[in-house]
Amino acid sequence: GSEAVIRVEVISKCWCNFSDLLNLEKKLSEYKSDTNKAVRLKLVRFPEDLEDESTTFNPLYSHQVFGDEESVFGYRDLEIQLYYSTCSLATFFNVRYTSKVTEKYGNVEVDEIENKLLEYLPAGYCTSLDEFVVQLEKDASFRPFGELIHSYKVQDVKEGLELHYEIYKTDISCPGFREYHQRLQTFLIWFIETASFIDTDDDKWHYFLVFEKYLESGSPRYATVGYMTVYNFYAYPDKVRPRIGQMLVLPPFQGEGHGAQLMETVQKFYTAMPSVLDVTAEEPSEDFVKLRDFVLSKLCQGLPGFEPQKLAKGFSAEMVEQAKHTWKINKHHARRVYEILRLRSTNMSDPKQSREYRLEVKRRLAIPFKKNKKEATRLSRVMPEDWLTQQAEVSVSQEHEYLEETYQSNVEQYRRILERLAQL
Ligand SMILES: CC(=O)SCCNC(=O)CCNC(=O)[C@H](O)C(C)(C)COP(=O)(O)OP(=O)(O)OC[C@H]1O[C@@H](n2cnc3c(N)ncnc32)[C@H](O)[C@@H]1OP(=O)(O)O
Repeated sequence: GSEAVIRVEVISKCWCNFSDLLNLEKKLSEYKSDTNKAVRLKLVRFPEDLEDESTTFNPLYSHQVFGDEESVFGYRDLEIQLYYSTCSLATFFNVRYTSKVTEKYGNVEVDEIENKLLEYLPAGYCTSLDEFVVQLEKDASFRPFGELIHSYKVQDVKEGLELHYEIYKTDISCPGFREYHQRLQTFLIWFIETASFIDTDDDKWHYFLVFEKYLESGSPRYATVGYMTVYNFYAYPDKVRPRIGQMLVLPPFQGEGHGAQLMETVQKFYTAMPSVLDVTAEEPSEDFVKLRDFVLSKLCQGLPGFEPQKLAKGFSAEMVEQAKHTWKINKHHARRVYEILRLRSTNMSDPKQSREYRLEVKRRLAIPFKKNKKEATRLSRVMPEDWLTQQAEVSVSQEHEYLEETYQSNVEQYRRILERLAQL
């Protein structure tokens, strides 16, 4: 009898603790915010944009600032407002919430948002909207930095407008640019997974800036669209090898062709410099590679070495030479261009042509395996015989699977590039 009573008491106590825990967890979760949603960015042209939800955009990543979970604890209905004036990028920073945790829950601490953001935000941001609106008016006198190297127009079919864009090349010594760049680079942390800030004291960095030029009460304004940084590496004996460090088109302008314009302009800029060997990139992302494939294929498709009859005969020294000398494109990138352009001139419904194309791409994909095989043969001299047989069996099936999958995904990417080329 008494044992049963004790058991009921224990169970009900546990149940109470369990439901308390559930309640606590629910309460805590209300105070947990996904920082990719809580951070709210804006490029402000007019004071009305401040109230207009449709001009808000959110980060893709926030792990650099808020940790791998991309969340903060301690606030209900959290909004981290980071607004920039569209031209000079004068910044407004404000944290809003309906309530904040005041009690302590074990060792869970309230995240101090301003502290976390402080190392990324340059000094001089506003914390009052009135002050920000005053700063916004100063955009009227903002002018781009450096020299104009390219301009282009884009038709806005929806609005029935023709929009004008300009690309400038500058360096850190240009008055006012250092401070502007400090504001601009804050966007990197939200849109490039592994972004880091560059050392602007190093004068080997070049900066390329894209602006939309528009008229406001009859005078020109320059809205910031995107940018690229390029580091000029020394190459023996008297050459340079520019390497693209960072590229960003601000989200409201993405998918409108600015990335392609910027990349082509930069490639042409360095092509005109006799000391340049080739242009490369640091840790290119998937979207970056897609863009580069398109731009380089566009540039090379007019070269005689890439004519369809020559493409059918295989990757040649002539292609490497022409890509390098005409457009400062290295061998690795020229090879991708060759595969893309050869796909265009291959009849993939013809079994013989399609087989040749597949084998050609797979031969390139198999190069790392050949290197591994050489290494395994070397090891076999010291390892037991069955080890080698086992390795070979596993690696042959893995190799085939890998080659087929990679081949298919390459062809898919190449088709997308060809669709874009067809739209030119
Ligand atoms: C080395 C490094 O820096 S790696 C890091 C690269 N940077 C990033 O990843 C940061 C985040 N992303 C970005 O900044 C941009 O998306 C970039 C730089 C990758 C590309 O810039 P964008 O201006 O968007 O490029 P662009 O507009 O030329 O092309 C993007 C897509 O828009 C499409 N597009 C371009 N113009 C139009 C148009 N008028 N109508 C419809 N679609 C269009 C293109 O076809 C392309 O689509 P696809 O990839 O499916 O073929």
